[in-house]
Amino acid sequence: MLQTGVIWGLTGTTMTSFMFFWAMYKQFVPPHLRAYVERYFYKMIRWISPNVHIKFTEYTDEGLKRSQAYNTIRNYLSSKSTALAKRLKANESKNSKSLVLSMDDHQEIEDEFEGVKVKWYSNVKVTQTQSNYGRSISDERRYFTLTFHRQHRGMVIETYLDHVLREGKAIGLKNRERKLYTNNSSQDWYSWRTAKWSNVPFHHPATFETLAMDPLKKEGIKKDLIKFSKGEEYYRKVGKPWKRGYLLFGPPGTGKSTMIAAIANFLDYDVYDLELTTVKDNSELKKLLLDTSGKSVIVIEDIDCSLELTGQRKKKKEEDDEEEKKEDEKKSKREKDEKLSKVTLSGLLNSIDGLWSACSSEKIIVFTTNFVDKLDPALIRRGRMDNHVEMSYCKFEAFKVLAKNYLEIETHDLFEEIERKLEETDMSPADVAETLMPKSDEEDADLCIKRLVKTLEEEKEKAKKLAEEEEKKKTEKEARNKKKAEEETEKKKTEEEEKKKKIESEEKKVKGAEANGIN
Ligand SMILES: Nc1ncnc2c1ncn2[C@@H]1O[C@H](COP(=O)(O)OP(=O)(O)OP(=O)(O)O)[C@@H](O)[C@H]1O
Ligand SMILES: [Mg+2]
Repeated sequence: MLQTGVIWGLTGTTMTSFMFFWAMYKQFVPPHLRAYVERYFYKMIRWISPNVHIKFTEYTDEGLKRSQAYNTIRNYLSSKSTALAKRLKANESKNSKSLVLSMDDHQEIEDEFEGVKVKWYSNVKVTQTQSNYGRSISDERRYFTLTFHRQHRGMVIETYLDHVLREGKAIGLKNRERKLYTNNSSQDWYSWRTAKWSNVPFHHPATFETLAMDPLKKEGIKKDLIKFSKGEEYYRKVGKPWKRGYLLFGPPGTGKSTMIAAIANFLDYDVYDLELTTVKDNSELKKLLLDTSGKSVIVIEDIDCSLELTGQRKKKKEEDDEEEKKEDEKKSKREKDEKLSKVTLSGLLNSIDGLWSACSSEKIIVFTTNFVDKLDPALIRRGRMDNHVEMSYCKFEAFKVLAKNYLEIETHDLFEEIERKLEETDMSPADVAETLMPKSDEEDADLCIKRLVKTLEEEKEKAKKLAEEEEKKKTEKEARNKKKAEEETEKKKTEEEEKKKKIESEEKKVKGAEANGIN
């Protein structure tokens, strides 16, 4: 295909003649000769045309990574195209309150800088390939072409492009709406207009102020994040990719997911929620991670369920415990049914801190789990997961944050009692928050606090009963095991005795036969 930018500059009659020759060319020149013809055509154009063309593609590095320059130029051009382009694309803007118009495909606009005129073209090249399954796959590659007179080459390259990138970056930051991304199944990657990630605007209201946890721990995390976000120079100096790993662990409902939202809001980052079970293999994982932008939090929730990372430990447990063995069998059958991905532990480790991880920067990687002991130590060692944060059951300091958020109170007569009860009970912040939340307009803070005291008592009672039941089960199991061991010892003893008797009777027979022989 001839590029739009190349044809620019041809006027009226030349254009008509060109169209005529183009139609003849398509009809009579066989496809295998077109590559040669086009090569010489371009050479000729370059020779006679006074224009210089620069191409900016959407993807760089063999099509693996999105080009920052392309996005920045698109931002810059969107500010010009509203007034100048004939066909525009409309996208919803920040908070969906208005529309942002940008240049549609195959459009051109003119720009002027320090008295020099340049033209921009938006192009798209669609290629059709055959997949391994015989399906026809369309691949769209977009690019911009900048065209200007060769006498301005120096100025455009040295000054104008700098100006475009600077302005485009500023526009991008101003218009930036934070997004929550989720990965698409790789089967859809190559179909028409489907990207590796889908996104929706990210509007989670959680902040560190509303997060209930130990204030000292919270301050520590905030300081760590600030140091990281300002650390570009430092990371370069020490030779480390500019990224930081967080492992959030703790029982359900203790605020792990809420903490991720708070981190993203605190740093003003996007969130990439990576669903590992839909990633086919390690190479796809790499491609997905390369397609993420900087200033983002990459999240893998419930890492213990996403991958078979617990093999070794599981084997040991299986020997110990029959019931868990059955449970594991059920789980592995379910996983087989779900056609688990072939992402391996080493693939994941490579993607986090192998050579590939340095290809993009300013990223926070967060793993969450309910069972930290099940994870392979290699996965969570410092350097990979630099910061291990335990999200624990609700204690008094965390409760005070919830009381302030949910009921707008900072003191109450029952606070001391609640403090004592929280120490004796394991109740998650999610449960405390739910109990504190007024359920109707008639419910006031006093009523909600009293309800919490009552719930804490009930929880304590429940926990006591549960502990007793557990103890009973444990004793029964021990008794069963003891009985089984005794039965086995008894069985062994009987077998040995029978064996002994048999040998003795054999010996007796032999002796009898010998005696008969002598006689
Ligand atoms: N520490 C907390 N501070 C404030 N709110 C919390 C906290 N923990 C839980 N919540 C409340 O409980 C709800 C559930 O919490 P969240 O989803 O963050 O828990 P989680 O630890 O991710 O649980 P899971 O392990 O089941 O994924 C949240 O929407 C939030 O309202
Ligand atoms: Mg969660």
